[in-house]
Amino acid sequence: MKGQVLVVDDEQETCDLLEMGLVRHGFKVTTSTNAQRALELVAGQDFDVVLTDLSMPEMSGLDLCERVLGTRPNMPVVVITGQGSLETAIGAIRVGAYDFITKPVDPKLLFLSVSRAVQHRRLQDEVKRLRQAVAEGDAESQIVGQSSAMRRVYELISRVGESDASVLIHGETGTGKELIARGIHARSRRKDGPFVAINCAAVPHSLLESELFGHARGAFTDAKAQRTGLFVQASGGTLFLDEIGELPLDVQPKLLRALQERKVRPVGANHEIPFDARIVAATNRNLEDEVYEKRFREDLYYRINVVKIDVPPLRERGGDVLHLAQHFLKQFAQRNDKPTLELSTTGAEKLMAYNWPGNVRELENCMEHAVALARFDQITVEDLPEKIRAYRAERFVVAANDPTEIVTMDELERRYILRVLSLVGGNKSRAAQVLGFDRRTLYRKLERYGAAGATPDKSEPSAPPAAS
Ligand SMILES: Nc1ncnc2c1ncn2[C@@H]1O[C@H](COP(=O)(O)OP(=O)(O)OP(=O)(O)O)[C@@H](O)[C@H]1O
Repeated sequence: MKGQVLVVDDEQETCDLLEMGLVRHGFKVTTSTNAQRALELVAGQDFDVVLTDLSMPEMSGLDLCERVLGTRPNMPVVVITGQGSLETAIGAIRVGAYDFITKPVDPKLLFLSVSRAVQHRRLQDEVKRLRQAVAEGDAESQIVGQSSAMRRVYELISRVGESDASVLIHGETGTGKELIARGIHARSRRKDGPFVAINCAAVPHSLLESELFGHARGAFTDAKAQRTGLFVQASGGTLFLDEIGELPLDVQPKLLRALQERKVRPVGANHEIPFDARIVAATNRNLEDEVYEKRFREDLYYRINVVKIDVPPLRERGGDVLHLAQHFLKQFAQRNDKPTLELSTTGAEKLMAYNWPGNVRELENCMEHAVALARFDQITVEDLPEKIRAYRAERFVVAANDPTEIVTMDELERRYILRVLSLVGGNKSRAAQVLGFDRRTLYRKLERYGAAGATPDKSEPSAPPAAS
């Protein structure tokens, strides 16, 4: 089939004639003698071309063309005009018609014009598809991993990419939060704008405000010239606030104000500057706990946490460990202009057994270390750091009282939670942190296991209220 054409003419006879001519050339044709009905058809179906007569009683072909393009900007419209009426032909092109043909309609010209329009449409679609594929490739090709835990993250990246909503990325250190923030930027309409990152924990407290908001000349002793803050620098793009949980309490209201007003006041200035940056923040802390402990403002928390992405720790990503290991081996080989080394089976087993407290960053360092030490064309156990070679999975410790005992996963979890709780002296916040749960999840689990009061912790108030 050559393409789907919608023919619009108030005379049924003309519709039939045009349909016959087009069907003979392999097009699929729908006809309408009513322009309003034609618009409804266009709204519900993706035609390759609309072919319309110019003069119709209830709506002119030009009006129809304009309205079709209003809803379907990529749909080519070919207008059939009266003979010799150059002005109307120009008018048709002006309102965005793809082509015009004059009456009486020459079947050959009709076929040529409609074929070109269909081809144009298909090319447009192909370009769009390729652009999208390139954008997706760029954003995700660097993020390695196919585990279901990571696939959920990719889905969120692509869903939030399209909006301007603030995103909070939560995950342990080294899980790839910055990479994900870059992925969100690359998938957004702001991708051609700047990606500006600041690590809130790394900038000295005294300089943080001036970094974020800028300062006026002479605002403080060293301020010899005025400085544009990162909010304004990130305009048109994305501002990545890494380790937002470390933001000092006195800077938090200023940040909140900036986010609410979409304006910043540089330090020492008496004017405000608008900015247009999308905010993506990251933290390895449990901000709900921080809010509960009054170390993080609740209003700021809700402002930055419109969408939350929880990045799974590496130990929960199964075979991704090996995909990532291969990825880093390839990367280091390329960097050092060497052939890529393979992982030996025993080496791979050791990597899979380790619990990766430093997550992907730790694995990256480990592979760099291994490449530097490798003597053969394989990475063997001997090339891995001592802590990985010596690691014994702790999960056996829980049921170790009786090595022959087999317990359910629920029971194993119950024992493990209680064990962690006792190791941290009954402090539920700390236990939740170690276990990688939020406090409410821990309370829920303890209740489920009938162990809510097992290790009473009088110093702690009850669980924090649900966050939206
Ligand atoms: N899924 C992944 N695929 C490929 N490389 C990754 C992946 N995740 C992380 N990395 C790499 O691991 C390193 C650490 O990642 P990144 O800095 O994004 O982590 P982070 O969570 O922001 O760390 P921190 O909490 O310490 O700020 C980087 O070199 C990054 O390129």
